[in-house]
Amino acid sequence: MIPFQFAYFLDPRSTHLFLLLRTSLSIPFQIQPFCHHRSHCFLPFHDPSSPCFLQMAFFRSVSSLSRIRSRLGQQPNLATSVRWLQGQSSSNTDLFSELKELVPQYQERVKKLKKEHGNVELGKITVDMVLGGMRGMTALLWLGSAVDPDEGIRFRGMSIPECQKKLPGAFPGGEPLPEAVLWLLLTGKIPSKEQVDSLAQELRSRATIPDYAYKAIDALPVSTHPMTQFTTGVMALQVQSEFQKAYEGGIGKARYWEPTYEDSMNLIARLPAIAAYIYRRKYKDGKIIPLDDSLDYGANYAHMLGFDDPEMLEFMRLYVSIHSDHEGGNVSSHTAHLVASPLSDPYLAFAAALNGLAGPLHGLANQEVLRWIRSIVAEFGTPNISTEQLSDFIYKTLNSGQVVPGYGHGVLRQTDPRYTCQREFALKHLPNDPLFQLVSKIKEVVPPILTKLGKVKNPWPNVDAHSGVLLNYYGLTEENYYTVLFGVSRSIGVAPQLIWDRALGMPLERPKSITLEKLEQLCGKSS
Ligand SMILES: CC(=O)SCCNC(=O)CCNC(=O)[C@H](O)C(C)(C)COP(=O)(O)OP(=O)(O)OC[C@H]1O[C@@H](n2cnc3c(N)ncnc32)[C@H](O)[C@@H]1OP(=O)(O)O
Ligand SMILES: O=C([O-])CC(=O)C(=O)O
Repeated sequence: MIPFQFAYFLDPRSTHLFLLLRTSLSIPFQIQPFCHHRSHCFLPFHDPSSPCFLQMAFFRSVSSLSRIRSRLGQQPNLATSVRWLQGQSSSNTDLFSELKELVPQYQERVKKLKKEHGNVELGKITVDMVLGGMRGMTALLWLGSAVDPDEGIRFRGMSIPECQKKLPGAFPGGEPLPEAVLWLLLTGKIPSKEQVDSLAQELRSRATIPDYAYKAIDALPVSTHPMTQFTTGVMALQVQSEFQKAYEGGIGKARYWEPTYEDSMNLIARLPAIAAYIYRRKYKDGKIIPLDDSLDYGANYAHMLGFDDPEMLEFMRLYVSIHSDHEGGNVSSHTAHLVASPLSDPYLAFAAALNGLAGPLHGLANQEVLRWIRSIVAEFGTPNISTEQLSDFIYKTLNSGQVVPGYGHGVLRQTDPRYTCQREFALKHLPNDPLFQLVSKIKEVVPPILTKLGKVKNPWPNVDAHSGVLLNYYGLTEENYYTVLFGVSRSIGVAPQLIWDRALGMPLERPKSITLEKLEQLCGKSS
């Protein structure tokens, strides 16, 4: 299909629909005659160059006037219509086809940047950065998302509330579907419900687990931490890597991204079943609950774990969506990108990412939060405690040399919007839950105490401060499992970047290090 963008103009008085087309971003939209009815189309619409083909594509992408109206309000005007449809610029319901059209455009942009602006400076590197975990050092290209210190995450420029408003949910007004987030992160475009449904179907069709992956997990003692079991399962899935096969078969560089896409989609599709098996094996009867063909990705994961309460299904959609991506520098995402850079396939890269996520200062913090909250309840015999009691407990934690889990961040300097949207979910569905109320109280008491320490750069809660009480409320009480949920979600952010890494020909990552002697010598010279 030739690349093109459409927009439409719905005349509110006559209710006539005009189709506008353009084949390049640099030319204005052209008004085309639009066939309202398929029977009015006399031109062959199988010919990609015929206007009728484009009209039919348009017809498929915006399935009904009522849908357009419900998206844009009763009286949409040209500007809002064009803006909306710019994000809807293709009728591809197949993600691979969509990506194939985008790859040359992105390759061109990167080539141009390198050629014309390769020497532009992005900042300076200080001793603090080298000794301080590279905070604030811009050194990675990451397409899917960016974290603003005050506003938090934006997925392809969209904040969480914007995603909640604009991305398709399982029902009108529902939380964004993880499939929609995946489509957005990979393509930069807001998918239609049809595109999301098609992707959900694609993921379900890829979700077959080879028996040896279960056996590899079974080889570990049941007592093994769920994250170790999870990494083992992912490594077992690697046996089927399409990238590895293609590389051994001599595939050329220009096509690396294609088997990377296959591996990434297979990986994303298969993770929930592997993850659910670990849960059922460790905490339940060990019986596998099969995938339900009528459910979307997030809901299916909950279902395979053994939870079918519609509210829990909806929470899982939100959970997976908001945990998917957090720009490129966080430990798990950066690890995946680094490990993939010598052309290790997505399974190898993602298993490494999970090992980083399993650290208590990163993803494991959600486990630590619920454990810490439970220890508060155990200490006082009730979650209903006074501010003074809570304050004493926080000081006890700090004085024993531990961090307050769920608070602080490497980039954020305000409350994490992922915390806020989980709080809003809880306020709607479980306002009277005693642990939720304790979490709310902790948010009042912890920040002033951390601020008083004088060294904590961000005293506010992060995503992990909230997720546990919601999961616990819906019956997923085994906190040691929580990071597995995070891991499944993170695949949706990491995998798109791995595909783009290969499509854009990103090189092997190899920064320069410095010895202590050399650092001292350089500092001596500059002072
Ligand atoms: C999904 C995620 O990964 S979100 C983060 C999840 N992790 C947690 O919630 C664990 C608790 N938080 C922390 O340990 C930290 O805030 C981190 C790891 C998230 C960020 O670390 P940094 O960027 O180094 O934070 P920062 O620059 O503010 O640290 C300065 C000092 O404050 C301390 N500090 C930071 N946060 C906390 C906290 N929540 N409780 C106690 N002390 C803290 C640090 O340990 C450090 O102390 P030190 O100088 O004695 O070593
Ligand atoms: O951004 C970070 O460093 C950690 C984090 O919140 C995430 O990975 O979700």
